[in-house]
Amino acid sequence: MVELIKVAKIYPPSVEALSDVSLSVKQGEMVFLTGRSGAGKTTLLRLLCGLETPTRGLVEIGGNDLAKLSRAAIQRLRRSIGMAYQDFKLLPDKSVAENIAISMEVSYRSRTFIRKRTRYLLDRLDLTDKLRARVGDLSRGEQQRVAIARAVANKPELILADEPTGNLDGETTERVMELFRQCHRQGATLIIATHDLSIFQGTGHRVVELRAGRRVQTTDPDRTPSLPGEAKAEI
Ligand SMILES: Nc1ncnc2c1ncn2[C@@H]1O[C@H](COP(=O)(O)OP(=O)(O)OP(=O)(O)O)[C@@H](O)[C@H]1O
Repeated sequence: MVELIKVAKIYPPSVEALSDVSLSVKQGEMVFLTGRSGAGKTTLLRLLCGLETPTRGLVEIGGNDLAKLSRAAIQRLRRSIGMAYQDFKLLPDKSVAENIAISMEVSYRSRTFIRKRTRYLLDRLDLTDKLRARVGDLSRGEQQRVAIARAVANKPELILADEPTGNLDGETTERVMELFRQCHRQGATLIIATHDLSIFQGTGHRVVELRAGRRVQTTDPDRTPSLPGEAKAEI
């Protein structure tokens, strides 16, 4: 489903956000991408959905080399990818329902499907009473859940989530993870960038760690990777 081969990304003038990163993710796999702040997680996700182009190397999604696709083909491909951005990228003046409907409307889903799916997702994410609320009036944690609902609404084959639980308490984090697990059971491929060890420890899923733009290890999922906060405080 996803193939990166020796990918580098240099932002001008000379920030090497990713260096020689190779990664292969099979269809139906759920992978956690971890690493300290600035390690390159967001950059990697942005490369996968065609929002950035690599400086070197190959990025393939579903067998398509993104560098060879036209702009229109990239747009079409993006419809099969659900992306939950770290900064949400919601439309603040639109309602929760309107924001979630967007990904389904571009795929010409029926009104009935859109209404049912929106209500279902809001129920799963404990946001039922916010259906008609203006997104700009919601808390950060509520906006984060709307962004997640929008990302999964159209049942995409590939779900990319950037720090999806960064603003959430434990119980709400568990709701979000249960929704992701459901998408996974239904066949979606998921890549979740996170600092939150608790959402992948003991899950049995693969954990890929980036450090300063380089892939440093693929852990046994039950081993704790060396992560932010790993340095022991000196007393
Ligand atoms: N548009 C940009 N222009 C210049 N430098 C950038 C740009 N985007 C990211 N960077 C730099 O690239 C590096 C990797 O950033 P990235 O956002 O991918 O890291 P991250 O692992 O997602 O971090 P965080 O956990 O803090 O979100 C950082 O040094 C960052 O400052």
